Amino acid sequence: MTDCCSAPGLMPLEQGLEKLCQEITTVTETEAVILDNALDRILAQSVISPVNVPSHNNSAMDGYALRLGDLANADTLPLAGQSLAGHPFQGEMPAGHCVRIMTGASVPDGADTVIMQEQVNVTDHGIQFLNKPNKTGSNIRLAGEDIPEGCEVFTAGHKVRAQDLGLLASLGVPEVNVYRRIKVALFSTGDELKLPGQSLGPGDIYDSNRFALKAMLKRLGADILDLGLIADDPDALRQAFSEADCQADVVITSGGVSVGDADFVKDILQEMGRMSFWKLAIKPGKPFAFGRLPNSWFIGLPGNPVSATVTFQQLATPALMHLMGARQAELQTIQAICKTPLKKGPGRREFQRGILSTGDNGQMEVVTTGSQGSGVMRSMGLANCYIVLPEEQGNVAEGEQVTVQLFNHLLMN
Ligand SMILES: Nc1nc2c(c(=O)[nH]1)N[C@H]1C(S)=C(S)[C@@H](COP(=O)(O)OP(=O)(O)OC[C@H]3O[C@@H](n4cnc5c(N)ncnc54)[C@H](O)[C@@H]3O)O[C@H]1N2
Ligand code: MOO
Repeated sequence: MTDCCSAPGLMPLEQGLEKLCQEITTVTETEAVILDNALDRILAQSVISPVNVPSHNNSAMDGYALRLGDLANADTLPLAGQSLAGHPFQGEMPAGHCVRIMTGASVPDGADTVIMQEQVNVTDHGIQFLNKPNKTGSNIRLAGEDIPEGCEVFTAGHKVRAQDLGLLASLGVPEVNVYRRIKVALFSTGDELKLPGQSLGPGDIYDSNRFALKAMLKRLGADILDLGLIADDPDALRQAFSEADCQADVVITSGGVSVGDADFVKDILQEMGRMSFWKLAIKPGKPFAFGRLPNSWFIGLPGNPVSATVTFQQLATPALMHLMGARQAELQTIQAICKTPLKKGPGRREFQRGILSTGDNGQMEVVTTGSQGSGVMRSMGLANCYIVLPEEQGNVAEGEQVTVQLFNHLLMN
């Protein structure tokens, strides 16, 4: 089955994204959190290094610290002592001497070079240096050469990752200022929906959208208010809208945004608030709706499971990131050779599900997952990427180059 498509009256995806980010304003409340609680939070302030990293000139090798000039007239220098990590050599290194030094230990005052121990002989008279480096500074890591004190390490809007926690700790920073978490209320609409585990009556199906959506919201770092399944009944929907609106920053629904007789979501949005836009030139996901309720933003995702997932990733995710204060990550795409022909009519931008791999010649190749109906959730299960086909594109022949968005850039890995 093919979905009908018509570009007239449909808003381009970029325009929809622009409107979302124009209308939604970033939360203002911030809080300080200790590093153990900072993973995946969004920095509300830039982080300036309070220290030099490394904090002191230190050795990159186990070996001997010396003044290189002392090797001009001698190849053996007596040992003046040692410098271990955490136990520096005290005082200035005497002229014409060397100091035993370990990786990470402070370079003694006076020393300008470290020679690794594999390049010396230990003799009764001192350390004999077999190779002379031709310039000073070898094997010395200078204070501040990685991060100088006062340098901006992260800017506001950065999402804290595991490696960032290591870096923050290396600066001695115990806590960071982050935006407060956002709260998203979620419900599925539809009389036909049942919970996994329940038995299906005639015409019933399982609610799959809420499970995929909750998982993606969790990955985004949102607090979730799950209001479950709501019937296609205006009063039940009104009640769910009110309950969600008074508790959350954003209300997300799936289903009931098209033109069917039981599609009440847009009517209730307009009754309680206002609709900003509806219907985009994308496939799947055309009937995506966005608006404002008295207290919260409203995002209405189409009911078809693939449409709900695609619109969550392409529209709701950037909108929620903007609300949380996160800097928009540049969407990374890859060019690949399409190894299977694809059906496509001009009009809407399509997000077809594909499987990307590296071909024998090292070139990226992509194949379709098969049937691209917006109810075919298996197409998402098999896929590791979207094949993104531009609005004006028609059918794609085998061997043509296409643009691919990898799922692991979309919080789906
Ligand atoms: N005359 C027209 N009909 C339709 C149009 C159109 O432009 N004119 N658009 C089609 C497109 S595109 C989509 S997408 C769907 C979206 O419709 P709704 O958002 O109103 O969604 P429903 O009608 O409620 O459901 C559609 C489909 O998805 C199943 N569904 C719904 N919720 C869930 C859920 N939580 N988990 C799993 N599956 C769900 C539902 O049973 C339906 O099969 O409208 C087209 N129609
Ligand atoms: O174009 Mo609708 O979103 O089937 O999928």
